[in-house]
Amino acid sequence: MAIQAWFMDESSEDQRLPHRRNPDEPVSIDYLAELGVLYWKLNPKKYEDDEELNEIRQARGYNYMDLLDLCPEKVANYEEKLKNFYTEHIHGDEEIRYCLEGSGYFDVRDKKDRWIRIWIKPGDLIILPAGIYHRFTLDTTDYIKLMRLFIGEPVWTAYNRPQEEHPARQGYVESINSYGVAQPAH
Ligand SMILES: CSCCC(=O)C(=O)O
Ligand SMILES: [Fe+2]
Repeated sequence: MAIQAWFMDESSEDQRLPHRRNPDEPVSIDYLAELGVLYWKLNPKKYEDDEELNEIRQARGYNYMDLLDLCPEKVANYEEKLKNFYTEHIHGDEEIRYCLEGSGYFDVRDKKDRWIRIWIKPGDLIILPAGIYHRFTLDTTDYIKLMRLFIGEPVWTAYNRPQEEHPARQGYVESINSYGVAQPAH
């Protein structure tokens, strides 16, 4: 099963609900790629010794790795963290997350500032580019275990919107606007 993503509805109901539009408006992996969002499907049972994962880490320089078990017992300031995750923000670097157990939603803004909801399940590895506006929420199953990857010493600092002057934001906007120009359609 490929990754599932869709344009969100406008309702302000519970953030853990799917928020699909009616009728559903799915978003393809190619559309996500145009926003700089990359995706791999791996075998989550093999994460401790996975050649494919090692190749991605090697190729992209992800020498840092840790695991985040998102449940109240294991995370300090759990409620506050969840609230911050769901506040629209950017980072100065890529955000790389690999889902090992459970599930959740990464929401990203498209070029027209619409929310796209990406449903992350075990085996899904996604990379959000530096400077993309995004947020995260658990879904109704209320649990996720994630691997976090990074190049060098991790910096998790979130810069809440608006951040139009932030260099990462400016670099990102430039990169998505030049995409169609640099790579002719085929
Ligand atoms: C739970 S990981 C995803 C949340 C997020 O956007 C972040 O950590 O910056
Ligand atoms: Fe983030």
